[in-house]
Amino acid sequence: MILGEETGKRFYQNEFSNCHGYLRLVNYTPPQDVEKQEELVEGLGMHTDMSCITIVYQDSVGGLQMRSKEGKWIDINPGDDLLVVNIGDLMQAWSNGRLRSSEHRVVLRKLVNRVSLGFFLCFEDEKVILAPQEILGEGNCRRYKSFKCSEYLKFRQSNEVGKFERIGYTVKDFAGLTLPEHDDP
Ligand SMILES: O=C(O)CCC(=O)C(=O)O
Ligand SMILES: [Fe+2]
Repeated sequence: MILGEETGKRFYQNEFSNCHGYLRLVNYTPPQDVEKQEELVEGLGMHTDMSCITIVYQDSVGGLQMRSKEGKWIDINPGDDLLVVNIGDLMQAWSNGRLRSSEHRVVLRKLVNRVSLGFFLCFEDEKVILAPQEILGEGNCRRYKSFKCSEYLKFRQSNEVGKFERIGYTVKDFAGLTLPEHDDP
């Protein structure tokens, strides 16, 4: 793992022991007339998850796509024994951007119902997120200011109404610090 093998053990007690998780079961009804649609039908528009990590099971219909760093959509094919593990926004900020919150979406290509089950592991609402010095590494700039978890959730909820398909409401928009130009990857 990018952060090092021992990281989990070292930080679990102080940072992650009060995390909570929730499950979301989503039933996507089929698009009306998928053949006639010129545009791709999005069951769930591009977004990042507001979690530390998310574990997703999708049924055999498929449709989950991840966006690569270059902006290319990649199909994540389903499989009976496959779970998808996503990094979420809270982990991106906590890791000072060393772990990237994945941009993903769900496209509907078939005229059948689709079901997915997601498990979202999140920091407690009151937690103030700030990358520990050890994660930051010596000489590296801090890329995120500290913020209370619940404040970010509120920011996302108020900005997402009617604009779910738009990116621009990420943790970087909320808490990202402007770095000297040569430092911004
Ligand atoms: O339905 C899926 O496969 C993914 C769902 C998802 O991304 C979400 O609920 O945040
Ligand atoms: Fe998601």
